[in-house]
Amino acid sequence: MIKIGVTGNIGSGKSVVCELLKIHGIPVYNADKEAKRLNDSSPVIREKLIQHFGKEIYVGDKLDKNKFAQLIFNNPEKLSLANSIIHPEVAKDFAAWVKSKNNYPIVALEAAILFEGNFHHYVDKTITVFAPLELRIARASQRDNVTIEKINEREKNQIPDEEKIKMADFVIYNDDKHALIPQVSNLLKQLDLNEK
Ligand SMILES: CC(C)(COP(=O)(O)OP(=O)(O)OC[C@H]1O[C@@H](n2cnc3c(N)ncnc32)[C@H](O)[C@@H]1O)[C@@H](O)C(=O)NCCC(=O)NCCS
Ligand SMILES: Nc1ncnc2c1ncn2[C@@H]1O[C@H](COP(=O)(O)OP(=O)(O)OP(=O)(O)O)[C@@H](O)[C@H]1O
Repeated sequence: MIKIGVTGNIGSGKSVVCELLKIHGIPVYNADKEAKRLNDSSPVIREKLIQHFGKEIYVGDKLDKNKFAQLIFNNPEKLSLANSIIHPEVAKDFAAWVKSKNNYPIVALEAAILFEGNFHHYVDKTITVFAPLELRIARASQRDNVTIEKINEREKNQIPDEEKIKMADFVIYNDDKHALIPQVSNLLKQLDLNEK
């Protein structure tokens, strides 16, 4: 089995590329989504987050995402504390998910913070989806209907694009100048050839 990590900064098009991978029959684990599920469902995460951030960040069983985001995205120490609590549980959950997909030749991990959270150690090949900052901001603000400030709050906690391009095994250009589908198909052909 080949495990591929798909990353890219906010609005780069990770989810669109991962939809194309799914069309090729590749199961995709979305770290953002699963982390939020675990924030609400994992007793380990809940206990540690309450211990360090106070019980008011949970409303009933649910983490108050907006309150928690405000606490961590503008405070590097709190962000790294939150990551140190959540990421190990996500890594365990991903490992269990991979085991459940052992009949697939390729699986994918979609994570905006693949490199920032050291999740690239859990995959064999990495893909950075690249789009210019202004295009990413336009896409994300249109999609999420949020202010540019809110997007920048997250952007500043993510490794710059040019770094992520250097760190990845493959780059997919989602800049409205390169068609996505041929890039994804060619990449999968290369993976297949590498595997032989
Ligand atoms: C703080 C939380 C609850 C905010 O949830 P919300 O739905 O409001 O997310 P929001 O749409 O505001 O932000 C999404 C953007 O922030 C990015 N982001 C999320 N966590 C982080 C992080 N730790 N560092 C940098 N960027 C992050 C996402 O990748 C995405 O690009 C959530 O992002 C979270 O739990 N983050 C910490 C856990 C984590 O690192 N998850 C990412 C993959 S494991
Ligand atoms: N090539 C494209 N053409 C048109 N719209 C696009 C393209 N790529 C992405 N988009 C749109 O831009 C927005 C951001 O794309 P996507 O959600 O895939 O980014 P992402 O990297 O997953 O972002 P995030 O890290 O915020 O989850 C989405 O609304 C998506 O439909």
